[in-house]
Amino acid sequence: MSDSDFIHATLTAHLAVIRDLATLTPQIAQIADQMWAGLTSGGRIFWLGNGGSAADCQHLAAELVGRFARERPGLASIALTTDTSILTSVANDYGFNQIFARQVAALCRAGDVVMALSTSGNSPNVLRALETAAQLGVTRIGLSGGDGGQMRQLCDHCLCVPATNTARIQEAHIVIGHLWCDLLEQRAVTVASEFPQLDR
Ligand SMILES: O=C(CO)[C@@H](O)[C@H](O)[C@H](O)[C@H](O)COP(=O)(O)O
Ligand SMILES: [Zn+2]
Repeated sequence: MSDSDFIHATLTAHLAVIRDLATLTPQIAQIADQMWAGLTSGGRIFWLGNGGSAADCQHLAAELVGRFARERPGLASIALTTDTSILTSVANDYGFNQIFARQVAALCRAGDVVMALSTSGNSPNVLRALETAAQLGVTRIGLSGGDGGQMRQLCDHCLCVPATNTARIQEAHIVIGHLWCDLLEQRAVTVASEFPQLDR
């Protein structure tokens, strides 16, 4: 296959996955409602995932704490993928599978929301974090692909992009993540004055 053919085939596959996200519209909206409910009751939104998904986690937490496109109060959100001292010490002392679970145990409380990003749904460190979150009564949202892997049964709500290629799934994840940021921001702009807990 020539480079041009490869590029065309990849872009065609990407567009097909993004087009099919329309089938997930009710679920995307429902999860935005769950995130908003957590924020307006004083909870925080935590993000975790590996590799490209780790980058998505810090990207999306930054959109919520800072801004997406419009002025509004900062929204409480923390990426559990960014503190190299925590990540290396926990991995070194307890094992890599504990890097998120240990942070969830230390930081998350009932009323918080954990957003777990895993294209396979089978990364052990993500699964351990969801198990810990369940013990704490934390709302667990999964963002995955295919059938959601083992993560599906550990989440309150697992959104599965209808694709199997890791890169295509990740590309859809950031579209969905931006939709959540936009939807939360619209709520925050409109009704923030009713929720002083948004403006700590
Ligand atoms: O970004 C990519 C591939 O596009 C990779 O870094 C990818 O995120 C890593 O292989 C991850 O370890 C995959 O983990 P997961 O999505 O299956 O949980
Ligand atoms: Zn990647």
